[in-house]
Amino acid sequence: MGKWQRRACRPFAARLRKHLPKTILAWQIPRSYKRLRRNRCRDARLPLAPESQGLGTCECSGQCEMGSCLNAIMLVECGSKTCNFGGNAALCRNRQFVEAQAGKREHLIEVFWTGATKGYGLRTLVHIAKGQLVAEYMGEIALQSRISDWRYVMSLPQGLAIDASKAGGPARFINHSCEPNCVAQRWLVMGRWRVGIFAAREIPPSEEVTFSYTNGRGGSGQRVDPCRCGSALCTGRIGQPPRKSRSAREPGTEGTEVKAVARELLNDVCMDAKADAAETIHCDVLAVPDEDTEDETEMLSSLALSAQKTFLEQSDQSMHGAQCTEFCHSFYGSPPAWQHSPQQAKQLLEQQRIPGRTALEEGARLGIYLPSQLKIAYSEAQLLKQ
Ligand SMILES: C[S@@+](CC[C@H](N)C(=O)[O-])C[C@H]1O[C@@H](n2cnc3c(N)ncnc32)[C@H](O)[C@@H]1O
Repeated sequence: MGKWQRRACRPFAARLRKHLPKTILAWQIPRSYKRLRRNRCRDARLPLAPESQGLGTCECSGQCEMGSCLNAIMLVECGSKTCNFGGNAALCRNRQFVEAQAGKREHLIEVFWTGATKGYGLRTLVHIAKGQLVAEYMGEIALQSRISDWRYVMSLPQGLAIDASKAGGPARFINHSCEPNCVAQRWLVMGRWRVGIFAAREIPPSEEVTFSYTNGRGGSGQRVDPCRCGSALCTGRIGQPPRKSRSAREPGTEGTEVKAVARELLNDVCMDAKADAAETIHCDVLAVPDEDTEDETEMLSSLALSAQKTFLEQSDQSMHGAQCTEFCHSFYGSPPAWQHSPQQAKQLLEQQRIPGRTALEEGARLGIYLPSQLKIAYSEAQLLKQ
């Protein structure tokens, strides 16, 4: 066979590839996937979440608002039996998943080509308010043990996951950022877990929608890709918890810096613990080896939790209701040994709207994260530095 005949036999794509630069090109990423309107079962049925047992109705008056509805605060979407208004669309705003499913949120976002390094992404088309559901993370309900490619996967409890690699919604295109504008949260909708990508701050039109893959992704065999998010806080690897650089340290600023680091860590671990306990997505952050901060993270994690426990113990211990116990249980991840009044639980819940740094800072300002514990965290961090 002559040279020209051999060339003609070589597949066209192989010949073309030889002349292309070694970056991701639009056609190399399968943009095609089966568009779903709701999660569908592959290996398993999404079970009724145990947390849905015994949920009462919210106590909203006037109308259900996302910031004050007890259900919304506990990441539960109002349904006909759990809403004071029977889930009436005119009076209840806590119906974002149902609305999204009905296609009422599709005008908010679009898939776009970000560039050769990250491939496709998702961006806003309109202004999005903080706390708004940007898109639901939909896909096939699969057993985590059967997942080989974790790129398009969101973990769920009970060894399950939402796999959007072959079928899902536009949220599958959301890229990772070490300084994200959204947060992934696991909600209870009609007794089943669903994952939503919520705005963690106001997002102007045309901004890329991102969340941190440390929040919700899982899988021990997960590949660690280099991160190209471009943020100043970038860790360099996708799915690593963001941390502050400690290199450029000016003399005389150590105290402030250690304090900042302690606060940062405390906030991070609180956020993780809370993200976990407040029934958002299972978060693998503490399981990820994080070089020198690993010990500090563990230590501060227990400090943060004990700070909250002390706070609750010292507070009003009069009576408690099912909702309060439910809250403590979901918040701390184990049956609470301390109790407080439903009013206080409600107050606390109101202050914990979106698990995230802003909410935590607000919590710190309001005294939920005791300043004394922050001081301890600070001195412990200082000791670690010596
Ligand atoms: C869920 S997909 C996101 C959509 C993907 N960009 C696409 O075009 O299909 C996750 C993959 O996107 C890429 N990616 C996401 N965030 C990235 C980032 N910050 N830097 C580099 N690549 C990123 C990685 O290849 C990652 O495995």
